[in-house]
Amino acid sequence: MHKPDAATKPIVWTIASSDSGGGAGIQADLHTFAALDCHGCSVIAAVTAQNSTEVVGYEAVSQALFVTQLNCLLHDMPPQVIKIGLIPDTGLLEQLASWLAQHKTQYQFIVIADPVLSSSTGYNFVRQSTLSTWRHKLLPLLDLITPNLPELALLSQLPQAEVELQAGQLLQWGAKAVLIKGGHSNSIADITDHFISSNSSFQLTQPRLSTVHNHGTGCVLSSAIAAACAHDYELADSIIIGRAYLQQALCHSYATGKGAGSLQHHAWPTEPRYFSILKQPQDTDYDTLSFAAIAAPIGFYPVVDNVQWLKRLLPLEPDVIQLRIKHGTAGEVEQQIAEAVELSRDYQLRLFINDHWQLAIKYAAYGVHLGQEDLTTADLSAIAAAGVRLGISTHSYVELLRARQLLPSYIALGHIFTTQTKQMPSRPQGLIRLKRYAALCSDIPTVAIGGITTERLDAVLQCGVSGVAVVSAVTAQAEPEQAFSHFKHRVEQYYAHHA
Ligand SMILES: Cc1ncc(COP(=O)(O)OP(=O)(O)O)c(N)n1
Ligand SMILES: Cc1ncsc1CCOP(=O)(O)O
Repeated sequence: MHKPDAATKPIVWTIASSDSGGGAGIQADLHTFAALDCHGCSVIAAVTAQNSTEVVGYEAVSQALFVTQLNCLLHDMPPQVIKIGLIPDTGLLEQLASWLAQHKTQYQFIVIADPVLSSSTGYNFVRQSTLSTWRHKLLPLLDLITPNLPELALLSQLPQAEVELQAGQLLQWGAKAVLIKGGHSNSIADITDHFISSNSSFQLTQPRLSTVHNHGTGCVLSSAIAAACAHDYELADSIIIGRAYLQQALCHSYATGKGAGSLQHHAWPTEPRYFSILKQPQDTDYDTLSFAAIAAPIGFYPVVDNVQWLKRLLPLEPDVIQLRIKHGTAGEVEQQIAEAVELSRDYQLRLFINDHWQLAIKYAAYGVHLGQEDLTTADLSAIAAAGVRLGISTHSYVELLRARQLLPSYIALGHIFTTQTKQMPSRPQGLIRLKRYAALCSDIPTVAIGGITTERLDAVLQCGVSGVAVVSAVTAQAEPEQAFSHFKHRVEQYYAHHA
């Protein structure tokens, strides 16, 4: 994929049609790209004449002009992501399919399509031939398609079937993933969107907002997903971001004419209320869990790998430490944990035990820290019932939503920078994402971890986290005690001035 350098913005194209009313189509797409810090390019398939109550008519551009738009952009402003919207002409759709087939592999752009088959005011844009082109020529080129329920039934030719079966049909015809928008369901209180690909699935549920000003919701959702993909978020994260962007825009939507008004475009969504409830197949359904809260802000949080390190740091009066033992027999591990917990009581240290949640409960440690993989195996109810605090690792929006829903005592956000301490399967998150994640956790304590050094400390603290965890910045230093005291002092000073 073409990567922009720091001074540019990711380029996203919309290949769709103009909405003279400004609330949907190309106009909505470009607003969304701009709000999410992308540069939007537009390839116009048709010009529609519509207002807030009706589509009066439309005219497609010529095939020659359509392809000229595509080619002239490609050589100078190649896209990271292409969003496809209303293409109300079979000939143009055929041209688009063969153009994508010709260039997708070389340019490696992501293709996301919102199959607009009719307008929300009831105007039908498609013929049977258009549907057939969608099914057999477009679908194999799509990384994601975002149909609503009627569109899914029409495209799949399975009007009476379960949505999983309908989506399965689109996957069989070649789409890599399907996001089924649940807005047309009968559910009054909530809307649930279903994501289905060949190897994963999840559901996102959010409150149904009572506004009638919802013109262009499909366009905005698919464009916001495209914009997030262009910023290199994984597809599942991009869908979460896109859905939150839409919820935020709907919350502030406004009247335009006599019919459905338009969405208000804001910036990157960060408020928890705009984000969905995430449900994944592997999630255990807990009755509401209640983990003990952390008594005071976490602040400086060293992570050590044996009880000897703990003993070495205790005279420096640490407030919080994590014991993260990765080697030794079960007996040795238990012995270290038992000793560490006892010491933590003597020194009034808030000691978190990494991974070994049974031992943390057995010895009544202050807390336990678990990774995402541990969440499916650990007995979270037992941890909560024992009054042991729970910290959870996260590395993405998917993991963050999953962790947030468990209402843990804190959430760790990592890894922020490249780390030599642990082989990470994901990429470093960086400061921009850290700030977004921290904002989304405004109601839960957060800890940043991964590659944090004294040079990077201020920038990390300014992202709004309530704690900073380090391994090598203390234990790999020539003078660990000095490094510890320096960090502790700087972190305390920062929070004293930014309470
Ligand atoms: C504060 C903090 N954040 C993240 C981690 C990583 O925990 P986990 O994902 O369980 O991975 P391992 O530590 O087991 O390698 C942590 N330990 N502490
Ligand atoms: C355990 C862990 N989890 C995410 S990053 C990390 C290691 C952090 O170590 P360092 O502070 O030396 O980069």
